[in-house]
Order: sequence, then C-alpha cells, then structure tokens
Amino acid sequence: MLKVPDHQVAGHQAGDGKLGPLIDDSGHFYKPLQNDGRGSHELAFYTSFSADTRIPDHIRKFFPVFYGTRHLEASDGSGLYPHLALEDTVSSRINPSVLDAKIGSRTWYPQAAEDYIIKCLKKDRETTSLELGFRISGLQVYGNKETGFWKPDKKCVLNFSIEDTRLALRKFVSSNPSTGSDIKPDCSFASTVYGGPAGILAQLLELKSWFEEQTIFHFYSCSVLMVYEKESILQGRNSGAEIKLVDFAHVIEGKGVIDHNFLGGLCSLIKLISDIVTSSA
Ligand SMILES: O=P(O)(O)O[C@@H]1[C@@H](OP(=O)(O)O)[C@H](OP(=O)(O)O)[C@H](O)[C@H](OP(=O)(O)O)[C@H]1OP(=O)(O)O
Ligand SMILES: Nc1ncnc2c1ncn2[C@@H]1O[C@H](COP(=O)(O)OP(=O)(O)O)[C@@H](O)[C@H]1O
Repeated sequence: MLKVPDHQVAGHQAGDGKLGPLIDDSGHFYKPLQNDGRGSHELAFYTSFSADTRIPDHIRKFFPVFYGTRHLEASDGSGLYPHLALEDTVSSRINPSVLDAKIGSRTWYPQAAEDYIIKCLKKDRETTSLELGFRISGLQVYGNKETGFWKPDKKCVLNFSIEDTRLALRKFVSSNPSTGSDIKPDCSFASTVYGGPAGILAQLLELKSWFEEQTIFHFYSCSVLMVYEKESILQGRNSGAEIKLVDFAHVIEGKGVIDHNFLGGLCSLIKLISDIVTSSA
C-alpha cells in the first residue's frame, strides 16, 4: 500500500495534488523522476554508482540502496509514472528525528543553465550556504508524547542564520527542542547521537576521508540526511544514529579533481557538530 511519507523534512512533497515521493510498508522510498532532465540524471547516477566497483562498502553504506525504477500511480493523480525505488532510511523508526543538510557553499554546477545558476546563487547567498558551506533544508526533532515534533516550516528554516543553524544542531540532540529562546537546549543526547564510535560525527569523519580522495563524482546540491530514534535511547538501546546522502539530481563527473565544494561544506558541518560534542561532554 503506497502512502505519502510522514517524516519527509525537505524537497518536493506529495499531497495537495502535487507530484512527490511515496513509501510502502516494506521499506521503500519511491522518488518520482523529476522534470527538466533531473530525474533521468539522478537515475543515471544511481545506475552508475550501483555498478561502480571503485566505491568501497564502508562508503556505499552512506547511500540509500537502489532497487531500480518502478512505474507507480503518481501522487498527483496523473497515472502511472516512473519512480526511483530506494531504501527508506526513515520510516521503519518510531518518531524519528531527521535533519537534512544541503552540502556545499555552491549548489550549482558550472555547466548549468544561466537562469538556474542565478536562482541557486540567490538562495546560496540568502541562506548560510555561502558563508557556512552548507544549509539546513529541513528538520524535525521528536520531543515527547505531549509536544510531538519540533518541525519549523520551510520558510523559517531557509531564513536560518549561522547562529540559528548552530542552535538547530543543538536542538536536534536535545530533550527540549521546542522550548522558546529563554531556555537553552539541553543537548542531552549529544554524546550518544553525535558522539561515540558509531555516532554521527564518526560517520561524517569516515565519509570525509573518502571525499579527501575520491575524484569520481562532484556532488552539487546533495544532502546529508541525519536520523536517530530518541525512544531507543530512553529505553537503553542504541540511538540508531545514521547518516545517508540523498538527492543526486545534480551530480557531475569529477574528472580526476577533488570535490572541494562538498568537502569544504562537510568539514564545516563536522566542526559545528564536534563543537557541540566537546561542549556537552
Ligand atoms: O522549488 P523550490 O524553490 O522549493 O526549490 C527546491 C529546493 O527547495 P528549497 O527552497 O531550497 O528548500 C530543493 O531543496 P531541498 O531539497 O528542499 O533542500 C531543491 O534544491 C530543488 O531542486 P532539485 O530538485 O534538487 O533540482 C528545488 O526545486 P526547483 O526549484 O529546482 O524545482
Ligand atoms: N531514501 C530516503 N529515505 C527516507 N527519506 C528520504 C530518502 N530520500 C529522501 N528522503 C526525504 O525526502 C527529502 C527530499 O529528498 P530529495 O531527494 O532531496 O528530494 P528533492 O529532489 O525533491 O529535493 C529529504 O529531506 C528526506 O526527508
């Protein structure tokens, strides 16, 4: 049974007759092929990446598993439509906390059309992308049964300053995410979610070590998705903290050159997160 994802935090969304992703109850995330060649470009990326023997397994785990394409009833009611069938990294979790960070101070690639570059440049300037090397595109943080999720709307997130971004990264691992500006986020899950040998920081560092070497792809406008389950921590289990890269509609060939745009943004995200781990130790 297909349905609209409950825990999508950014990007094009289904609902209100719009074309957007769907999920099923067997762990698949179906992303409709986007127009303007973006969908076919993303499909080409997944196809080549899946077959590329140069990608080590310890890096492949940071990408959703690709199960090919499926023709499914589109969410906008337009009938059968091709979708990328991907591993759903979120829906199997109870009340998942999710954060989408779009990496790179530049979200446009050099060969793009001029009007697209102008649009991206404007967004990069107006958000933290240019200054910080990444921007938060969306997030939801689970509080408790009474408060539910703290999920600021898209406009609010796109207006985040550098300070708002630091604060959101703190709230992401706090038990009191939705409290006002007078109460500090407690960062009580920082050491279990961000820190530790299997935490988000360790995973980001592992990914970074690959980006310091890989020259196969340049990942423009791609996001790091961070996910964990608060409930698991409270019950004394592993937080299930996991990072995945998503959105490959603007990946281009690396042609032997380091992806310094992605690498720089990743280093910046790592620095902010490691500051939180250090200060809450
Ligand atoms: O349509 P918009 O203005 O919401 O922009 C989309 C972006 O939303 P944003 O406003 O930055 O949160 C959206 O960003 P997120 O995925 O939400 O980070 C994408 O950049 C999307 O482009 P594409 O599908 O990656 O080619 C963008 O879509 P296009 O405008 O390129 O179709
Ligand atoms: N494989 C996935 N599993 C679970 N959620 C996903 C997955 N891929 C994307 N998402 C969700 O969808 C959002 C948008 O994905 P993205 O690929 O960036 O779409 P768009 O191209 O429309 O921007 C992400 O922020 C995340 O919430």
